[in-house]
Amino acid sequence: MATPPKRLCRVPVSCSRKHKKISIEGNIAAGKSTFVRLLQKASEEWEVIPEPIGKWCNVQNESDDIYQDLSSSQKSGGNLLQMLYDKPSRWSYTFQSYACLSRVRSQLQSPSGKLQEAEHPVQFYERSVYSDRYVFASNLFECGNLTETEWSVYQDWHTWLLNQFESDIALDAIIYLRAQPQRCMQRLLHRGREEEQGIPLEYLEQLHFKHESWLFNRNLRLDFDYLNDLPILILDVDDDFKNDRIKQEEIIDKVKEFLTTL
Ligand SMILES: Nc1ncnc2c1ncn2[C@@H]1O[C@H](COP(=O)(O)OP(=O)(O)OP(=O)(O)O)[C@@H](O)[C@H]1O
Ligand SMILES: Nc1nc(=O)c2ncn([C@H]3C[C@H](O)[C@@H](CO)O3)c2[nH]1
Repeated sequence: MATPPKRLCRVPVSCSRKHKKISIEGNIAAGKSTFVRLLQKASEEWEVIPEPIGKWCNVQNESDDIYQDLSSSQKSGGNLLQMLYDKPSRWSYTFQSYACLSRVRSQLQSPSGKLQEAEHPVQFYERSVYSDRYVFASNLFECGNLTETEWSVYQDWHTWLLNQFESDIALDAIIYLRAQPQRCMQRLLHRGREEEQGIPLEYLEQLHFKHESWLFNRNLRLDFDYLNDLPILILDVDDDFKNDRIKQEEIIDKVKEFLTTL
Protein backbone atom coordinates (compact mmCIF):
# COMPACT_ATOMS: atom_id res chain seq x y z
CA MET A 1 0.00 0.00 0.00
CA ALA A 2 1.32 3.45 -0.90
CA THR A 3 2.38 5.65 2.01
CA PRO A 4 0.02 8.60 2.28
CA PRO A 5 1.69 11.91 1.37
CA LYS A 6 3.15 13.83 4.30
CA ARG A 7 0.99 16.71 5.45
CA LEU A 8 2.83 19.94 5.04
CA CYS A 9 0.56 21.86 7.38
CA ARG A 10 1.29 21.29 11.08
CA VAL A 11 -2.14 22.58 12.12
CA PRO A 12 -5.58 22.45 10.48
CA VAL A 13 -5.12 25.98 9.21
CA SER A 14 -6.01 26.04 5.55
CA CYS A 15 -2.76 25.89 3.55
CA SER A 16 -4.48 27.85 0.81
CA ARG A 17 -5.63 30.66 3.09
CA LYS A 18 -3.48 33.67 2.48
CA HIS A 19 -4.35 35.76 5.48
CA LYS A 20 -3.35 34.99 9.06
CA LYS A 21 -5.88 34.90 11.88
CA ILE A 22 -4.56 35.99 15.25
CA SER A 23 -6.47 36.33 18.46
CA ILE A 24 -5.63 38.88 21.14
CA GLU A 25 -6.29 37.40 24.56
CA GLY A 26 -6.17 38.87 28.03
CA ASN A 27 -8.07 39.61 31.23
CA ILE A 28 -10.87 42.16 31.49
CA ALA A 29 -9.44 45.68 31.05
CA ALA A 30 -5.90 44.38 30.43
CA GLY A 31 -5.84 46.74 27.44
CA LYS A 32 -6.92 44.70 24.41
CA SER A 33 -9.00 47.43 22.75
CA THR A 34 -6.22 49.93 23.36
CA PHE A 35 -3.69 47.52 21.87
CA VAL A 36 -5.78 46.68 18.78
CA ARG A 37 -6.22 50.39 18.10
CA LEU A 38 -2.42 50.59 17.92
CA LEU A 39 -2.34 47.63 15.54
CA GLN A 40 -4.99 49.18 13.33
CA LYS A 41 -2.87 52.29 12.90
CA ALA A 42 0.41 50.39 12.40
CA SER A 43 -0.21 48.69 9.05
CA GLU A 44 -2.55 48.86 6.08
CA GLU A 45 -2.24 45.09 5.86
CA TRP A 46 -3.76 44.55 9.31
CA GLU A 47 -7.46 44.44 10.11
CA VAL A 48 -8.99 44.40 13.57
CA ILE A 49 -12.22 42.65 14.50
CA PRO A 50 -13.37 44.01 17.87
CA GLU A 51 -15.32 42.10 20.49
CA PRO A 52 -19.03 42.78 19.81
CA ILE A 53 -19.80 44.08 23.30
CA GLY A 54 -22.33 46.56 21.89
CA LYS A 55 -24.48 43.63 20.75
CA TRP A 56 -24.32 41.96 24.15
CA CYS A 57 -25.39 45.17 25.87
CA ASN A 58 -28.35 45.69 23.55
CA VAL A 59 -29.75 42.39 22.34
CA GLN A 60 -32.34 42.90 19.61
CA ASN A 61 -34.41 40.76 17.31
CA GLU A 62 -34.11 42.68 14.10
CA SER A 63 -35.49 39.96 11.83
CA ASP A 64 -38.82 39.87 13.65
CA ASP A 65 -41.61 41.47 11.57
CA ILE A 66 -43.37 42.83 14.64
CA TYR A 67 -40.11 44.51 15.58
CA GLN A 68 -40.37 46.84 12.58
CA ASP A 69 -43.53 48.41 14.02
CA LEU A 70 -42.07 49.21 17.42
CA SER A 71 -41.02 52.67 18.51
CA SER A 72 -37.29 53.12 19.20
CA SER A 73 -37.81 52.98 22.97
CA GLN A 74 -39.70 49.69 22.61
CA LYS A 75 -36.90 48.35 20.45
CA SER A 76 -34.27 48.59 23.16
CA GLY A 77 -33.49 44.98 24.03
CA GLY A 78 -31.92 43.32 27.02
CA ASN A 79 -28.53 44.23 28.34
CA LEU A 80 -27.17 40.71 28.58
CA LEU A 81 -23.84 41.82 30.07
CA GLN A 82 -25.66 43.64 32.88
CA MET A 83 -27.97 40.65 33.40
CA LEU A 84 -24.93 38.35 33.60
CA TYR A 85 -23.18 40.44 36.22
CA ASP A 86 -26.41 40.99 38.22
CA LYS A 87 -27.46 37.33 38.28
CA PRO A 88 -24.76 35.00 36.92
CA SER A 89 -26.50 31.78 37.97
CA ARG A 90 -29.48 32.70 35.77
CA TRP A 91 -27.72 34.25 32.77
CA SER A 92 -24.33 32.55 32.34
CA TYR A 93 -25.50 29.92 29.90
CA THR A 94 -27.44 32.42 27.78
CA PHE A 95 -24.51 34.82 27.80
CA GLN A 96 -21.92 32.20 26.80
CA SER A 97 -24.13 30.90 23.98
CA TYR A 98 -24.64 34.37 22.58
CA ALA A 99 -21.02 35.47 23.05
CA CYS A 100 -19.78 32.32 21.33
CA LEU A 101 -22.23 32.70 18.44
CA SER A 102 -21.00 36.24 17.87
CA ARG A 103 -17.37 35.06 18.02
CA VAL A 104 -18.01 32.30 15.46
CA ARG A 105 -19.49 34.94 13.16
CA SER A 106 -16.47 37.19 13.71
CA GLN A 107 -13.90 34.46 13.18
CA LEU A 108 -15.56 33.49 9.88
CA GLN A 109 -15.65 37.06 8.60
CA SER A 110 -13.94 37.42 5.20
CA PRO A 111 -11.09 39.88 5.00
CA SER A 112 -12.01 43.34 3.74
CA GLY A 113 -11.37 44.22 0.07
CA LYS A 114 -8.26 46.18 1.06
CA LEU A 115 -6.88 43.17 2.90
CA GLN A 116 -7.49 40.87 -0.04
CA GLU A 117 -5.07 42.98 -2.06
CA ALA A 118 -2.40 42.91 0.64
CA GLU A 119 0.75 40.84 0.41
CA HIS A 120 0.84 39.79 4.07
CA PRO A 121 -2.71 40.25 5.34
CA VAL A 122 -3.58 39.66 8.99
CA GLN A 123 -6.90 39.68 10.82
CA PHE A 124 -6.63 40.34 14.57
CA TYR A 125 -9.56 39.28 16.74
CA GLU A 126 -10.33 40.64 20.17
CA ARG A 127 -10.66 37.30 21.99
CA SER A 128 -11.83 34.05 20.39
CA VAL A 129 -14.14 31.05 20.55
CA TYR A 130 -11.40 29.47 22.70
CA SER A 131 -11.32 32.08 25.47
CA ASP A 132 -15.10 31.85 25.45
CA ARG A 133 -14.79 28.24 26.55
CA TYR A 134 -11.44 27.78 28.29
CA VAL A 135 -11.47 31.03 30.25
CA PHE A 136 -14.98 32.33 30.79
CA ALA A 137 -17.39 29.39 30.52
CA SER A 138 -15.01 27.07 32.33
CA ASN A 139 -14.64 29.56 35.18
CA LEU A 140 -18.40 30.12 35.40
CA PHE A 141 -18.83 26.36 35.70
CA GLU A 142 -16.19 26.09 38.43
CA CYS A 143 -17.91 28.89 40.34
CA GLY A 144 -21.26 27.09 40.14
CA ASN A 145 -22.86 29.57 37.74
CA LEU A 146 -23.20 26.97 34.98
CA THR A 147 -24.77 23.69 36.08
CA GLU A 148 -23.18 20.36 35.15
CA THR A 149 -25.86 19.95 32.48
CA GLU A 150 -25.37 23.43 31.01
CA TRP A 151 -21.59 22.96 30.91
CA SER A 152 -21.96 19.55 29.18
CA VAL A 153 -24.40 20.95 26.62
CA TYR A 154 -22.15 23.96 25.98
CA GLN A 155 -19.05 21.81 25.50
CA ASP A 156 -20.90 19.39 23.22
CA TRP A 157 -22.11 22.04 20.77
CA HIS A 158 -18.90 24.04 21.04
CA THR A 159 -16.75 21.05 19.97
CA TRP A 160 -19.19 20.00 17.27
CA LEU A 161 -19.61 23.49 15.84
CA LEU A 162 -15.89 24.26 15.70
CA ASN A 163 -15.16 20.91 14.10
CA GLN A 164 -17.69 21.75 11.37
CA PHE A 165 -15.79 24.88 10.46
CA GLU A 166 -12.33 23.41 11.03
CA SER A 167 -9.74 25.32 9.02
CA ASP A 168 -12.06 28.26 8.31
CA ILE A 169 -12.16 29.15 11.97
CA ALA A 170 -8.71 28.00 13.08
CA LEU A 171 -6.20 30.54 14.38
CA ASP A 172 -2.59 30.87 13.24
CA ALA A 173 -1.37 32.35 16.50
CA ILE A 174 -2.34 34.07 19.74
CA ILE A 175 -1.06 37.25 21.36
CA TYR A 176 -1.49 37.16 25.14
CA LEU A 177 -1.61 40.53 26.86
CA ARG A 178 -0.43 39.61 30.33
CA ALA A 179 -1.34 41.89 33.21
CA GLN A 180 -1.67 41.48 36.96
CA PRO A 181 -5.29 41.32 38.17
CA GLN A 182 -4.72 44.38 40.40
CA ARG A 183 -3.62 46.39 37.35
CA CYS A 184 -6.73 45.22 35.46
CA MET A 185 -8.88 46.29 38.39
CA GLN A 186 -7.35 49.78 38.34
CA ARG A 187 -7.98 50.07 34.60
CA LEU A 188 -11.50 48.66 34.89
CA LEU A 189 -12.41 51.26 37.54
CA HIS A 190 -10.74 54.01 35.57
CA ARG A 191 -12.64 53.06 32.39
CA GLY A 192 -15.91 53.11 34.36
CA ARG A 193 -18.07 50.83 32.19
CA GLU A 194 -21.35 50.83 34.12
CA GLU A 195 -22.10 47.09 33.89
CA GLU A 196 -18.71 46.18 35.40
CA GLN A 197 -18.67 48.32 38.49
CA GLY A 198 -19.60 45.44 40.84
CA ILE A 199 -16.85 43.10 39.59
CA PRO A 200 -14.70 41.97 42.54
CA LEU A 201 -10.91 41.53 42.34
CA GLU A 202 -11.48 37.83 43.01
CA TYR A 203 -13.22 37.43 39.62
CA LEU A 204 -10.25 39.01 37.82
CA GLU A 205 -7.93 36.69 39.77
CA GLN A 206 -9.91 33.65 38.65
CA LEU A 207 -9.79 34.78 35.01
CA HIS A 208 -6.07 35.54 35.34
CA PHE A 209 -5.45 32.01 36.60
CA LYS A 210 -7.33 30.59 33.59
CA HIS A 211 -5.34 32.71 31.13
CA GLU A 212 -2.09 31.71 32.82
CA SER A 213 -2.77 27.97 32.66
CA TRP A 214 -3.93 28.17 29.07
CA LEU A 215 -1.40 30.59 27.57
CA PHE A 216 1.57 30.96 29.91
CA ASN A 217 2.01 27.56 31.59
CA ARG A 218 0.24 25.77 28.73
CA ASN A 219 -0.98 23.00 30.99
CA LEU A 220 -4.71 23.18 30.24
CA ARG A 221 -6.31 20.17 28.61
CA LEU A 222 -7.76 21.34 25.29
CA ASP A 223 -10.15 19.52 22.99
CA PHE A 224 -8.58 20.95 19.84
CA ASP A 225 -5.15 19.37 19.39
CA TYR A 226 -3.70 22.04 17.15
CA LEU A 227 -4.00 24.60 19.95
CA ASN A 228 -1.26 22.82 21.90
CA ASP A 229 1.32 23.80 19.26
CA LEU A 230 -0.03 27.20 18.38
CA PRO A 231 2.59 29.99 18.51
CA ILE A 232 1.91 32.43 21.35
CA LEU A 233 3.44 35.86 21.78
CA ILE A 234 3.31 36.99 25.40
CA LEU A 235 3.39 40.73 25.99
CA ASP A 236 3.66 42.16 29.47
CA VAL A 237 1.24 45.10 29.56
CA ASP A 238 1.43 46.13 33.21
CA ASP A 239 3.35 49.26 32.23
CA ASP A 240 1.57 52.26 30.86
CA PHE A 241 2.19 52.48 27.11
CA LYS A 242 -0.92 54.47 26.30
CA ASN A 243 0.88 57.80 26.15
CA ASP A 244 4.39 56.55 25.40
CA ARG A 245 5.23 56.45 21.70
CA ILE A 246 8.56 54.69 22.17
CA LYS A 247 6.98 51.84 24.12
CA GLN A 248 4.21 51.64 21.53
CA GLU A 249 6.76 51.28 18.74
CA GLU A 250 8.62 48.60 20.71
CA ILE A 251 5.39 46.62 21.08
CA ILE A 252 4.55 46.89 17.39
CA ASP A 253 8.09 45.78 16.51
CA LYS A 254 7.61 42.69 18.66
CA VAL A 255 4.39 41.91 16.81
CA LYS A 256 6.07 42.38 13.43
CA GLU A 257 8.95 40.12 14.42
CA PHE A 258 6.52 37.49 15.68
CA LEU A 259 4.62 37.57 12.38
CA THR A 260 7.81 36.77 10.47
CA THR A 261 8.05 33.49 12.39
CA LEU A 262 4.58 32.25 11.40
N1 LIG B 1 -0.98 50.09 28.83
C1 LIG B 1 -1.90 50.84 29.41
N2 LIG B 1 -1.55 51.76 30.30
C2 LIG B 1 -2.46 52.52 30.91
N3 LIG B 1 -3.79 52.44 30.72
C3 LIG B 1 -4.20 51.53 29.84
C4 LIG B 1 -3.30 50.69 29.14
N4 LIG B 1 -4.02 49.88 28.33
C5 LIG B 1 -5.30 50.21 28.53
N5 LIG B 1 -5.41 51.22 29.42
C6 LIG B 1 -6.67 51.81 29.92
O1 LIG B 1 -7.31 50.80 30.67
C7 LIG B 1 -8.72 50.78 30.41
C8 LIG B 1 -9.09 49.40 29.84
O2 LIG B 1 -8.48 49.24 28.56
P1 LIG B 1 -9.21 48.51 27.35
O3 LIG B 1 -10.61 49.02 27.22
O4 LIG B 1 -8.29 48.61 26.20
O5 LIG B 1 -9.24 47.03 27.96
P2 LIG B 1 -9.80 45.69 27.31
O6 LIG B 1 -8.79 44.64 27.59
O7 LIG B 1 -10.16 45.91 25.88
O8 LIG B 1 -11.11 45.42 28.16
P3 LIG B 1 -12.26 44.30 27.97
O9 LIG B 1 -11.71 43.04 28.50
O10 LIG B 1 -13.37 44.80 28.80
O11 LIG B 1 -12.61 44.25 26.52
C9 LIG B 1 -8.99 51.93 29.46
O12 LIG B 1 -9.39 53.04 30.22
C10 LIG B 1 -7.63 52.19 28.80
O13 LIG B 1 -7.51 53.53 28.42
N1 LIG C 1 -18.86 35.65 31.06
C1 LIG C 1 -18.23 36.15 30.00
N2 LIG C 1 -17.96 35.34 28.97
C2 LIG C 1 -17.31 35.77 27.87
O1 LIG C 1 -17.06 34.98 26.93
C3 LIG C 1 -16.93 37.12 27.83
N3 LIG C 1 -16.30 37.88 26.92
C4 LIG C 1 -16.23 39.11 27.42
N4 LIG C 1 -16.84 39.17 28.62
C5 LIG C 1 -17.05 40.38 29.43
C6 LIG C 1 -15.82 40.91 30.08
C7 LIG C 1 -16.05 42.39 30.05
O2 LIG C 1 -16.83 42.77 31.17
C8 LIG C 1 -16.86 42.62 28.80
C9 LIG C 1 -16.06 43.08 27.58
O3 LIG C 1 -14.99 42.25 27.34
O4 LIG C 1 -17.49 41.38 28.51
C10 LIG C 1 -17.27 37.94 28.92
N5 LIG C 1 -17.90 37.47 29.99
